[in-house]
Amino acid sequence: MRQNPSEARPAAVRVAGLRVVRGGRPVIPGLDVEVPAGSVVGLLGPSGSGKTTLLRAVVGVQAQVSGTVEVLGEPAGSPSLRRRVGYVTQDASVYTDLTVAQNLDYFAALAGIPSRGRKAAVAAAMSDVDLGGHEKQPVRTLSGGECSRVSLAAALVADPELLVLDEPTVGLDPVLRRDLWETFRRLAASGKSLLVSSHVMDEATQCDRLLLLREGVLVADITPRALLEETGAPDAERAFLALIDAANAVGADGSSPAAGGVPGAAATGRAREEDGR
Ligand SMILES: Nc1ncnc2c1ncn2[C@@H]1O[C@H](COP(=O)(O)OP(=O)(O)OP(=O)(O)O)[C@@H](O)[C@H]1O
Repeated sequence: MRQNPSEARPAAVRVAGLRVVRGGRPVIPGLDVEVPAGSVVGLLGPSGSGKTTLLRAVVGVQAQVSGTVEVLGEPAGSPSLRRRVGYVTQDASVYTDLTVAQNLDYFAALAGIPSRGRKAAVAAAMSDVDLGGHEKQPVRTLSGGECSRVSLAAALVADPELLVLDEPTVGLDPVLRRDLWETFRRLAASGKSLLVSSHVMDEATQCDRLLLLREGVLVADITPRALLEETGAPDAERAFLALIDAANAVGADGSSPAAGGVPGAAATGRAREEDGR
């Protein structure tokens, strides 16, 4: 089992009693979870289980949120977290008419990096994602995989302590996925914390911990090894399906999935209203 390199450090993310309403219904009915610092935590779950919603709550852009979401010791969305948290959404978040370097310079400026430090920040982010040689290439001429890596570099350019990545490997071929996961592992080894959502179960084995969500409820918070041991499944995909089936059986039994035993602290009642989505 891969060791968590930062067991003594405070959690990078601490979620307690999180409730999120979207479209008039609670899509996360009450969640308690932590992301240990310096580790890669995988967020897994069926489509619509609330992964993106949880990530949005962590970066502070989700409306109709109650409970506590603490990021690097601050309330999620605090202005002081702007440079400390990098977020990559499912959609490409860079400008296709600008070159790679122009995009990264722009995001560095947005993050408040002074012009004299930007060149080095851009070079470091490009090197982090192995995009060297593409500086002057307009993003519209890049391959899909390269484009994904520019989005990741844009999130890395301010050297954030926490990276929140929403399905960063979707649509990538196996070689690019492997390379990207090597990058994630390298970033964690350098002390960064990563919260990464994914549909691809073989990626689960690359994580230090796994959070499995179903209908906004935490089904498991477990290491990849314990997932296999506890389910007796031969691989992560079948282990995951076994847990989801077990959770479905509990739901069919009449008990609400919202009541599924989520360990942790109670809600503090701190509420936020944001963009109404
Ligand atoms: N803007 C919105 N308005 C109303 N309901 C929404 C909105 N966005 C998402 N939802 C609902 O919230 C629930 C959780 O969605 P979310 O996008 O967090 O799931 P997900 O696990 O990330 O799904 P996927 O893996 O398909 O991206 C879903 O039932 C979805 O229909």
